[in-house]
Amino acid sequence: MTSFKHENVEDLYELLEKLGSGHFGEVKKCREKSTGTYYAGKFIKTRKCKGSRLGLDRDQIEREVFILQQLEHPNIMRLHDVFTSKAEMVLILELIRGGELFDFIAEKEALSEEDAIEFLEQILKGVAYIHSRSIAHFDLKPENIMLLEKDVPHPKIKIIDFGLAQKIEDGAVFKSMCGTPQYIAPEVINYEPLGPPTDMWSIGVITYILLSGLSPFQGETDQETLTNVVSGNYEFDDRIFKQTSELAKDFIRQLLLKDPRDRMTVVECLIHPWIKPL
Ligand SMILES: Cc1ccc2c(c1)c1c3c(c(C)cc1n2CCCN)C(=O)NC3=O
Repeated sequence: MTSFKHENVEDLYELLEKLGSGHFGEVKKCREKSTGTYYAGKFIKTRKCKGSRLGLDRDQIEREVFILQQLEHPNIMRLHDVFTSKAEMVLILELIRGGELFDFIAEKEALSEEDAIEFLEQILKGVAYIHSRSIAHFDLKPENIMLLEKDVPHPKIKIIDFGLAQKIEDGAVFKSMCGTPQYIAPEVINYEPLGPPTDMWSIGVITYILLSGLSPFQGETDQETLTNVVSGNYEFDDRIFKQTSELAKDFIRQLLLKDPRDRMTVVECLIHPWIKPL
């Protein structure tokens, strides 16, 4: 169990180049002085007072830490250490050197269905693991699907950023208006109860993009995108999907369903004939 260290992170880790940034703050490569091992440090500014718009609520970050402490799976990034101070918290995370899945795909001509299935099966195994522990990610999108290494024959997928993840308590209703318009499910926009099916919608969107390079609900503006999502308005443009198998389209159709109860579960996805041919 990771305890929250109160030392200065720079006493134990050498801080190196910035790897990225987000709504939370910055991610920097860092090196553990005692072992020489490299990690990713997620530096999160914490709110000075409850009403402040700057920084994140400390309890929101502690929730992410508590969730990460429960997770140990080859397709989920690992938490190594946590530091807390007055103004920020630092999560020391497994370093994932291969960058984002979608940058990897952008470098290639096109992704075959076979390659897409190889990536998707790993994403599904990671999501099956968290759903089996009653945890939903709630922010599955291409930026949060990374490759451990990229210049290898079979790159390994790592799901990152559990900043919006929630433990789904029996009977408790979780609603939130978070996420990125292109990937969020109708129930998020309609402020209806969220759960594992919300992640399954996002997987449907990710699959559509893996096979076409296009985002199914993308509009000219965020508002148009949200309208497209709520209406479930998407299509398989023949110019793009002409070569795509019917099984692949069926897989996507069974996820991009407005009613969360109608969508395939992650276990059903793993045995869908497109993923697991008989
Ligand atoms: C090489 C590289 C480049 C950018 C990185 C990361 C690694 C990275 C990492 C993580 C997170 C939460 C964000 C990260 N980012 C920010 C962008 C993530 N979409 C992480 O947990 N491990 C990483 O290596």
